Amino acid sequence: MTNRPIIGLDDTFGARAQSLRSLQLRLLELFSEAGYEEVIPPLVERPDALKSGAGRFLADQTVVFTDPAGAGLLALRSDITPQIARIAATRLLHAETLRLSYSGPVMLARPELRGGSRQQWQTGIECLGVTGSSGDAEVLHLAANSMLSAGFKSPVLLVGHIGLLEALVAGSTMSLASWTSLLRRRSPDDLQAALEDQPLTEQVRAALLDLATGVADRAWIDARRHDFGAHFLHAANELLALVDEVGERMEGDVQLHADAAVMPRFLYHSGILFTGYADGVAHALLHGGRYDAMMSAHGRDMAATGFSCDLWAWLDAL
Ligand SMILES: N[C@@H](Cc1c[nH]c[nH+]1)C(=O)O
Repeated sequence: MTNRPIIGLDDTFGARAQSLRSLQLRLLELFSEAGYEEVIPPLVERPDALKSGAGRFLADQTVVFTDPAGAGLLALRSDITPQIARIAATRLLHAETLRLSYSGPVMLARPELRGGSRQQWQTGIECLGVTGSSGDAEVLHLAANSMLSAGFKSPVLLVGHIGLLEALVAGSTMSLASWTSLLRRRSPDDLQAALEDQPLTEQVRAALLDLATGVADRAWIDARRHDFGAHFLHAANELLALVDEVGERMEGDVQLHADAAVMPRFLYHSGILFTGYADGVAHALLHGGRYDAMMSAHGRDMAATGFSCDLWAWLDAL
């Protein structure tokens, strides 16, 4: 018998276990005060049930195994949002709007950060059936309040829109998934290399290079609104209007910025997307965005937006 730990998996006890529970309780209370009801989905899902929704985007990060009880292939969840989408689309049909929260372990097939953990304690909210910008605004406020209530200083929310990148790379021969993983690396050299054999205009190349460099703020977006077609214009307008609306009402020491270089963690986002940072923490503390298209893929046309964070990463950063 070997007692060696499995790479990226660890036990937790003592003060750290207690800290996780109290942080979890604090966030679930915050969500409940905002009208969000807790949902506890199972640890495993059918991969084929997820495929119609997010499965194809989560495939690299999901551990799949054969059920000894004979239910076929099962997938260990790597993200709770697609489970909430499934539940909202197939079980909670009575309500037109749903405000749902969750907090539980997920397992990634590979660590996201070099040398990092493969287990996350994913905690978050999903706001379903609230159309227009008010769902996004509500979720952004709750994301900021979550960081403040956990004790992070000077939270910053960077808000992007997947439509901007979709419009820029529409003429390319590379998939959107390849573009997002390339741009997440923030390496202008890697981007230059990838651009070599792409049939893209000089203007698009320059814009992509700005995204790889991380220079794509509000002024950048505003100056290019009309340069890349109707899809880009629509995404830019939606993004800037939301940032103006929410920014004006943000309370406390929270900053909100438009940033076209924000990339999704998983590719199911179909509109606004955002990441949250705080003073003194180098990596993103939360991710979120709109995923109406995943709801349609699950068979229910419904506006959907939310955010999630990893409580283990939060404890490490606090
Ligand atoms: N679950 C997503 C974030 C999210 C929640 N709701 C919508 N998006 C992630 O972890 O990247």
